[in-house]
Amino acid sequence: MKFLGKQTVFIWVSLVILVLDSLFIAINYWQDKDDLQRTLEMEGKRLQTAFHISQQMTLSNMSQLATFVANDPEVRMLFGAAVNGLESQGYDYASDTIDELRKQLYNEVSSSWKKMTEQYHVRQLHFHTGPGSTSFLRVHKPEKFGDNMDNLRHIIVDVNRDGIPRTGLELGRIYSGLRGVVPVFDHQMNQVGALEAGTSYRAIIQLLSESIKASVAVMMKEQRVEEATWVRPEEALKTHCGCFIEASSDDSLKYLMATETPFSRHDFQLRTQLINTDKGAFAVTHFGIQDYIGQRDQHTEPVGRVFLWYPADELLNDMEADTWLNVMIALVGFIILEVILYLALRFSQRHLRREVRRRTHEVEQLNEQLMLQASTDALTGLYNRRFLTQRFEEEFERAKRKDIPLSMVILDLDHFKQINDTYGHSTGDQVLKQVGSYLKSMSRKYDVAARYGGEEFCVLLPGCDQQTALNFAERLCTGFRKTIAIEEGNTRQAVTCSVGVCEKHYATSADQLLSLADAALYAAKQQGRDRVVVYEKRPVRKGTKVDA
Ligand SMILES: Nc1nc2c(ncn2[C@@H]2O[C@H](COP(=O)(O)OP(=O)(O)OP(=O)(O)O)[C@@H](O)[C@H]2O)c(=O)[nH]1
Repeated sequence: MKFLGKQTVFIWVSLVILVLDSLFIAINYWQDKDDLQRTLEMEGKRLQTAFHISQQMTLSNMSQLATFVANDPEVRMLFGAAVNGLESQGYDYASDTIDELRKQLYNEVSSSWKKMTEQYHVRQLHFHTGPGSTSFLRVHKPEKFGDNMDNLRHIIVDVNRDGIPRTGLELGRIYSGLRGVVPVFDHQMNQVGALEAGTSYRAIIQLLSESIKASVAVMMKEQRVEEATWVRPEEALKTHCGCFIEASSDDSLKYLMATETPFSRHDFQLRTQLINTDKGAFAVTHFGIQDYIGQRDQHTEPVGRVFLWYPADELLNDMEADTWLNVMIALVGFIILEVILYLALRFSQRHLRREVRRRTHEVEQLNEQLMLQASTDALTGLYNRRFLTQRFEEEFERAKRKDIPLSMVILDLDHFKQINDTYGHSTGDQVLKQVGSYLKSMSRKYDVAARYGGEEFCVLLPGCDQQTALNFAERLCTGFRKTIAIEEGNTRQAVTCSVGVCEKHYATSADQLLSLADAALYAAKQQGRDRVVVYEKRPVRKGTKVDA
């Protein structure tokens, strides 16, 4: 507890530093996380744009290839003849004449078709007659024709209606197609039908992936797929997002699909998230895609969704390294601040202790001075009456207890009033000062020389019996007249004193001893002054015992 008490400041300040340090780490961590998420989102936007551009270019290619074939004069002539024949024969797609024209048309385009599949990944080249959409020639599957596709090929229906070329994504009976559709005109520039060049996501997914530099997967809504396709896609392609996998550039999609992705089946907004899988972390961007009919009729519900992803372990490692760096900085900062704090506290404590010692010493000195002032007579520098009374009582009790001698010598200046009157009060003061110095010089270390009042002085002599005290008093009295004097020019007037002496065994109290010494002094005055009288039942003149 004592240790805690002393170190309280250190502990509290350390705690504050620790809290601030932790805040520093937490804020930096959240900021790094925020920065990472922002970077991912920007990258996600870039990927989405790249995907749309690539898809648009594919559609544009399909449209150009369809235009190229549809503008071939031989194609226009053969298809025109076929359509006119159909009109005149009552739309018998299987008649010999029509079959012959179909074969010729096939032969005309088959060389271009080969090139288209190899170089441009075209999967469908399909002539349709209008109104609406009836298959005339599937170059990719020439044996199948004559079926009505009004409910499926909306682009064809629209192009056959107004003759304006169109592109778009459409769900097909086998797979979804990215189609470019153009009108076909005969030599009289009458529109006789429409030509569709199309590809699938499966055919171009690798190219897409390479061009946008990320893995790609396109998924179509389960319900729309079921409505459109002849053959339901295998169950394995079904995902918990409520979609079938239309095409995927990468195997790692299965790891993504195995996790609880944060993209709900109803969310088609552009979102980018970090997802941890068994094969590491991936940055995944997700958004909805719309088909031709959805775009045309402005449906809110997309037809499917696109996933774009790339490995993000490196990004996470960088962030982790940043976090550790911040932890290290905070730790080093904490240690440095702790050392500074410790040294500062030590220094200030030492300074404080020194200051306390200095102040205590000053106070002690002041107390000593005050004690001295309280016990000293200001004029003579001797002890004052209060101090004498206190010490006298203590010494008397001690002497009585230990049965050791104690004597009191009381001394009064002779005719001091006359000195004052003759030489002035300040000369009187000078005389009193001389007496003070004289008594100090005559006293032993343990004697108590005091000014009792006015021109009256006492010397308490512990351990002195009557004879010793008498000898001392006589030495004092004789020396007094030689030492204390008023000097004016060549004249010197000696000052004398009368002395009373009494030893302790005549008294029962300090007060009484003082009274008896005073009685002896009185006797000395009575007997003519400048002498010593010792109390012995009766005060006597120097060496002579008299009654008090
Ligand atoms: N200068 C000075 N005079 C003092 C002081 N204290 C007392 N006195 C004077 O000391 C004088 C004492 O006079 P008295 O009591 O008549 O005694 P005395 O004249 O010495 O006569 P005896 O004692 O009978 O020899 C008075 O005039 C006081 O005013 C002091 O501190 N300074």
